[in-house]
Amino acid sequence: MAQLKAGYLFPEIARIRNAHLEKNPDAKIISLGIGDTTEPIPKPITDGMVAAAAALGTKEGYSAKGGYGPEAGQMELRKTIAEKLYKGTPITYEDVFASDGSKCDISRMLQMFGSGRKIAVQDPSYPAYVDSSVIMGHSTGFNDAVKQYENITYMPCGAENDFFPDLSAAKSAELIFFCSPNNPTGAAATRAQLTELVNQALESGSIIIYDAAYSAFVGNPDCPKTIYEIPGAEKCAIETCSFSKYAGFTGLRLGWTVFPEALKFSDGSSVRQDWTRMMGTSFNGASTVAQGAGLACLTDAGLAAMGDMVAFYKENAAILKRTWEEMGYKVYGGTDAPYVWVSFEGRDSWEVFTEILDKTDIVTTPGAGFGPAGNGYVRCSAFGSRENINEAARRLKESFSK
Ligand SMILES: Cc1ncc(COP(=O)(O)O)c(CN[C@@H](CCC[C@H](N)C(=O)O)C(=O)O)c1O
Repeated sequence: MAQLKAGYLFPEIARIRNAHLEKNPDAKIISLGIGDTTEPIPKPITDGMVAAAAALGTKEGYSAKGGYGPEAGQMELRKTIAEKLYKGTPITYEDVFASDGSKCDISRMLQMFGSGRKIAVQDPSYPAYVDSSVIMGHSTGFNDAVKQYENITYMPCGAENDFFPDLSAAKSAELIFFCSPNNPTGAAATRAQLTELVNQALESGSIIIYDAAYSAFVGNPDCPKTIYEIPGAEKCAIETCSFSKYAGFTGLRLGWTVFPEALKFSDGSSVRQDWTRMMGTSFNGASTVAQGAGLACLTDAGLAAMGDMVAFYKENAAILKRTWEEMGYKVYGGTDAPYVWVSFEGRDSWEVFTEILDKTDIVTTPGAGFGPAGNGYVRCSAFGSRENINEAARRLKESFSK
């Protein structure tokens, strides 16, 4: 804990937002910062949630699902996730573990792998990867000169490499975090790029921790929605995903992580077996109500409702992307992801973040918060009401046009 250089990014953003509001009590703040869903959970899904909750009030309902559930999740949910989301891949329900969300699984995974592992991350990327790695003892200190934690390999992703990293730096990594569509850049990796990643991991014996939190936003047919579309991935990749951004479950808490049976450590022992032991020992299962809601997400009506929700946020992203482009900025992402990544040509991203907040009462997220290669960019989240997105576009055009 002592090695951590700053507060976790998102509570910092919330703190600055609240301080701004204190200073400007009449400000009508619009948040394009923390990627938190804003639209209500669709009825087909809340119906499932209500039914799961009501069942706990009946004798038969409670005896069926009221007590401590299986730590890997209810069998029906695991089977339905495998059937609906991993059709055509080698993944079976025994490989699927339901949880209270991806962020939580990421920390538990890093605990399971034991301290001192050599870890590689995309730079910039979701801060939980690096911060949880530091907390779990995978780093040996912070290098102020390059703003990087030691023993962690940062793979820069920028406009210069079309936001896909030079993977050779990760050849000696034991764990490679790879998020696609990437948070914060919004870049979705192609089949060819993911094949390169999988082949390198198979060759070097690295384990990929693939974060598919935004795969529902992928529209490009050449970009896989799961790493297991790539041959051999079941031998080298874990995949974590979540209902947070699919169905607005950021507060309800339901995710899952896939540990394929074929994934072995170099001594031949099963990674899935260790995860089973880890979840049995450190986790008491996702909530019964959340799992009931998750099942409702995977009905035809639930899947359609999630599709509509994702499409709504993608339209928000398109509005933001168009706005910044019309203002003369270079903009990335925002097509296969709910994040728009705006280039400010090498300016300090915290300065730009502050200027945007002061001039427009809009909260964004400074790119440097996601890693040193994020400096010079600002992330805008498309999670918001359409009214707020349109108002934000108006304010930005008014105050930030070049
Ligand atoms: C790539 C990726 N993987 C996992 C997650 C969290 O998934 P979970 O909700 O735990 O199933 C996220 C959520 N990130 C958001 C919410 C951040 C703020 C939240 N307090 C948090 O720390 O997760 C953001 O970048 O604005 C993500 O981007």
